Amino acid sequence: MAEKLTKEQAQEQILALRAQLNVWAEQYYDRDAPTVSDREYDLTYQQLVNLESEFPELITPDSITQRVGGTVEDEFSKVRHEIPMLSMGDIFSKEELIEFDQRVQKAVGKPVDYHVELKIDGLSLALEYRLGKLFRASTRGNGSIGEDVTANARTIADIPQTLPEPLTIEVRGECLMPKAAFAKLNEKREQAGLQVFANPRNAAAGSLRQLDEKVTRERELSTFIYTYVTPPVAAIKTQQEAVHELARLGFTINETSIEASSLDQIFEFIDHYEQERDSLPYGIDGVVIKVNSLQLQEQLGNTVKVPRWEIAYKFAPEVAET
Ligand SMILES: NC(=O)c1cc2c(N)ncc(C(N)=O)c2s1
Repeated sequence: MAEKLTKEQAQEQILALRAQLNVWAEQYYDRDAPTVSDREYDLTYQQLVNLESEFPELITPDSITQRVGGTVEDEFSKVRHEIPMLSMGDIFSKEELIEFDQRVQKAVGKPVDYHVELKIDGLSLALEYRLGKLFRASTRGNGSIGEDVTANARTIADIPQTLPEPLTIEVRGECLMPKAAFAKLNEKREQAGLQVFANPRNAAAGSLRQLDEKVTRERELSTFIYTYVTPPVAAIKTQQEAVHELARLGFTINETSIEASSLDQIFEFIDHYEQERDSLPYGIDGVVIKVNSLQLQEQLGNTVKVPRWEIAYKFAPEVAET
């Protein structure tokens, strides 16, 4: 029969177990980089629970055993995207953009106008509203099945919890961490001896995909919403009108977008933002060129993997600051 621990010995073991479990939980949630098996985590967690139940006067609110839900859930519930969240074809040169435009013109039989938008360096987010209330938020996942991040999305300041009208709609966009929030977060993590995030996109992913939404709340995430998915609204004929409607409903849209009736206008936009990239308060990794007419988007449809009516012009990767 093991000797009964003194209170001081129990306190020491409890603090060590809590510290270890917090490190493991942070690796699991913040960086999707667990360094122990779930079983080893669970056994250690149970050790702490047993010690705290033997010495209840040593239980403190900050103990991981006191966290809502207590144990470390191992995954989010899943969401099926009725309309798949497709990725996009990538191009890397103006010649390829000319070819894209030629394919589009050939398919629709006439020149088309485009809507040109910055490609935000974040992670895709779908928001579903029922009778004007935020019902569910989900990540892209594999395009058909995403993760339910509703509790986390409710902590993001620029996501409307209630719409100005009782609409049942789905909208999509990007969840991002602005550069200033990213710098502040990494400084805090460095001071706490935690591993820092490699870039704002990883930080946004690690922050949105938190099982403890109280952590998400601290991370200063924001969004740019750019797609009005369902239901089709008769009065909305173009991507430009869709984006204006999204703004009217209270969503954050990216104000830099333009309508372009010539490739030169698109080239000018690309050149401008490739130069201005570093001065933007958020990360971008390219420009998205979309056929502006929603009817033509429908007519062009999708290939097996990507839409035929939009393309991502990718900038050269940023040179990491040494
Ligand atoms: N279809 C996708 O995967 C997209 C991804 C993105 C992105 N990361 N940022 C901006 C847009 C946009 N403005 O449409 C899109 S569209």
